[in-house]
Amino acid sequence: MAPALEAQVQQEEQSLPHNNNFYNTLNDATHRSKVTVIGSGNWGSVASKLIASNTLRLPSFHDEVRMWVYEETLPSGEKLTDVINRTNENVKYLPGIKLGQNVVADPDLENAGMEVKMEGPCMISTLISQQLGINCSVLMGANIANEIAVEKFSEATVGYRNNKEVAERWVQLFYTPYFIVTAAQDVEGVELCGTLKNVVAIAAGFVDGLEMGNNTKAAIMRLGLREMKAFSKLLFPSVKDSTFFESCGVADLITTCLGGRNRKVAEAYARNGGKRSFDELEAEMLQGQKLQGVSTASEVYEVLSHRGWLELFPLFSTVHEICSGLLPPSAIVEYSEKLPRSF
Ligand SMILES: NC(=O)C1=CN([C@@H]2O[C@H](COP(=O)(O)OP(=O)(O)OC[C@H]3O[C@@H](n4cnc5c(N)ncnc54)[C@H](O)[C@@H]3O)[C@@H](O)[C@H]2O)C=CC1
Ligand SMILES: O=C(CO)COP(=O)(O)O
Repeated sequence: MAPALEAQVQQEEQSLPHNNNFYNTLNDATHRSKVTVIGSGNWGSVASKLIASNTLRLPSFHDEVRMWVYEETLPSGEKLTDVINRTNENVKYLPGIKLGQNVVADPDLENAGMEVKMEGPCMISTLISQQLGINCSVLMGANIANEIAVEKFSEATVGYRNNKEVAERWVQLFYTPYFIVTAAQDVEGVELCGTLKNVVAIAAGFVDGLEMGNNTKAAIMRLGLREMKAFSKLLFPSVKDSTFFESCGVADLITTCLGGRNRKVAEAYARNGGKRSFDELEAEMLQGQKLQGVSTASEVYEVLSHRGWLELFPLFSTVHEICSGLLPPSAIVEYSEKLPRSF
């Protein structure tokens, strides 16, 4: 399943030489965690900013935060990495925001592969744990990156598997007075909330494009939340109901359906009657930023088809059928007759 979140953060323990000048001021510690942020788009850049403000003050972390950049050449002919390191700004994906002098952009990290299995989503946290042999938590929440970048108040959820201490370290790393992070012991539930809400946001965008109004949009959000919960619990019975009431659940769903990029591009798709493709609209409207909802809807559809669950999830399946041109955008409000009575 495509990543929806993306606290793409990797942590590695490092033994430091006691005589290393750089760390002399932190001379009582022999082990400090070094933080690398994998990804430097809109959210990856904000995550780096948040973390970098905390590593400077927390003695158990190295000051420096490395941020992996998928390298590209800007219209000026300069490499994005060079510009970030010179200006301390991600001029393409988060212009106007200083990341912190201790953020170092680096293009040389090994790429990771992602996989979808038809019988069920292969969770990114599981892949990372398996491939790197590390304990992986996830961070999701009502987090439009540009709003956090300018330090407007928001909340987020760290989903962790079984080690509360690990979760507390993630909370420490991200927590600021304007970014309140709480931990939930439900890694799959938190991750699936962050992923699936993108599909619902596409549906919300269709509703906006069709000018159906707020009641319809609220209905789509409620029905979407219901499918998010049912899908997550069918795949992972351990998923907790309470997770859907955390920031990663209903709050992320609301903000993404109101102010996210998936909503925005889906609105344009519906306004154009489905005549311009999502790829074309994404390129035109997002200037290099990427949508998750369309590909996630396709991956969810594969799982639903394979498991024989299409009829149980009319919203998810209708979103994919609209995105792939099988149905017109207006089908989003015509599917309700297909709704199952209960989950
Ligand atoms: N932007 C936001 O407000 C939020 C985003 N997220 C999630 O964060 C994740 C990353 O999104 P953003 O940071 O917004 O990215 P973005 O959409 O701003 O930028 C796309 C990123 O993908 C990179 N990229 C493009 N092609 C690539 C390739 N072939 N291989 C590797 N990298 C490539 C680009 O260099 C850029 O860093 C997504 O899953 C998104 O749903 C989560 C919360 C908030
Ligand atoms: O995930 C998000 C907010 O939490 C951002 O959503 P968009 O990718 O639709 O902008």
